[in-house]
Amino acid sequence: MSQMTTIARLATRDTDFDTRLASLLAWEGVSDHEIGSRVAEIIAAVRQRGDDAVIEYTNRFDRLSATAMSELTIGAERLEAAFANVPTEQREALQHAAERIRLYHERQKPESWQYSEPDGTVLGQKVTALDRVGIYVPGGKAAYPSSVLMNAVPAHVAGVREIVMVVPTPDGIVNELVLAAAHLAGVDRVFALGGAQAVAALAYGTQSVPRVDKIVGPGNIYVATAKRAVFGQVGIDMIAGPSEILVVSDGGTDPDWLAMDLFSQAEHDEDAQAILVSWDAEHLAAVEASIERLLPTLEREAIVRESLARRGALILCEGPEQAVELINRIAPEHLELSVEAPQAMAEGVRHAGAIFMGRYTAEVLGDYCAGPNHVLPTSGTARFSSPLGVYDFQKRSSLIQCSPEGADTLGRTASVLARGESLTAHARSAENRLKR
Ligand SMILES: NC(=O)c1ccc[n+]([C@@H]2O[C@H](COP(=O)([O-])OP(=O)(O)OC[C@H]3O[C@@H](n4cnc5c(N)ncnc54)[C@H](O)[C@@H]3O)[C@@H](O)[C@H]2O)c1
Ligand SMILES: N[C@H](CO)Cc1c[nH]c[nH+]1
Ligand SMILES: [Zn+2]
Repeated sequence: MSQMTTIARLATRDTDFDTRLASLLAWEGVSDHEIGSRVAEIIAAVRQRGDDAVIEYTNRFDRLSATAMSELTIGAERLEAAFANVPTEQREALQHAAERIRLYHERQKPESWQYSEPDGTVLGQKVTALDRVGIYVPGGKAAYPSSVLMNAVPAHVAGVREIVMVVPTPDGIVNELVLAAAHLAGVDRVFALGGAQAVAALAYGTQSVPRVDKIVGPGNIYVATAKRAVFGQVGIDMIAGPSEILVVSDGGTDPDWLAMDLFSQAEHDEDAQAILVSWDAEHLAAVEASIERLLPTLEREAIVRESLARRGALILCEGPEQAVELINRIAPEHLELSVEAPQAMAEGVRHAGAIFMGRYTAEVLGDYCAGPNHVLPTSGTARFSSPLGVYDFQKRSSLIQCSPEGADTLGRTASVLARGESLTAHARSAENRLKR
């Protein structure tokens, strides 16, 4: 009797390959109309009724019974106590990861710059950190202390003045490691809120939650939809939705390792995506056998099974060149190049959030402690988005200071262009400063 397929098998030479791949990739986390209108309703209620609406939705979606925002506010002493009380091994792991993330992001810091022209005019660019940012730390199906570090450490490196964190506590369960990470990373304020109501509170402010300038961080479909909806009122980093991994293997990596690499992202969410591409048919069969054998050993077997069945695939391609074409078409969040010469293959990669090179570079090392950020563009948005970084917490202002000579040279050009636009006040403003 045939069971539901564990994971789809595709081959690029199949006539229906393009259609099947397109439907596997088709998940669009922020386009579902029903979710869109539910999120719009939540945002409107939070704008109108502030804390009361936030409390109501939090009680409903996170199964709490809070009566005041004070019950959903986590103070600095509580964070400090969590940090002091977590087991030493966990505290040291957090510290090790935080230090590596800090060192990596220090290298991203852009500097202000300026230059002088021969007539004395000075032009430049001034980099300024944002005043207040909101970081969304997901917490529905898993707790993410690592995401606290990945959001807050670069914000600190950028020089943000105030970091406000929101994290849901479903059923009232508070994750101590999340609080400890918030203390370590220097988060200023923490609210036990999640979903669209948390995003709306950060975007518009309520009696208790301060309005922020930008909201960053990953989350589920409600969070991603809400972030897109509030963009414009506040800045957002990107749409970082359910996790994805694309592994390319030349057949030389242990199939058990690859099966677990696929599971590692599939276990995040039923909507997560795990795909393996290889030009070695026997190897693909061996990985499939590993998947079947190892699945029952997983704690989160049910989530992984659903994710693999809905959105996973083992793809047989013609060779390395075609594998690179597939990578650029899929534009994955995480790309694992489990091949003998990963650097050469990486040269052809144009679209991927993060590239993990070689058989020993498991993607999960990037999730926790390699140093680069794990908040990455998903669902093909790596075509135009980058990993979360220091640059997301800063903005730039242009600097222009004209000498009298510069005002004369530039004023003549500006005057001609302004009159060409029939904007005569513009023209006269420039002409006032011309040398007579
Ligand atoms: N791209 C990245 O960098 C990255 C990093 C870590 C995690 N992730 C992803 O983030 C996601 C986290 O999702 P999660 O669900 O665990 O946590 P989450 O915090 O994103 O979502 C939980 C919240 O969703 C809201 N919600 C749940 N059901 C709802 C409903 N029916 N109506 C309205 N709101 C509802 C609730 O308010 C709840 O607090 C996963 O998909 C994971 O793969 C991505
Ligand atoms: N893989 C996630 C980003 O897609 C990040 C993460 C955190 N913890 C485990 N994994
Ligand atoms: Zn992960």
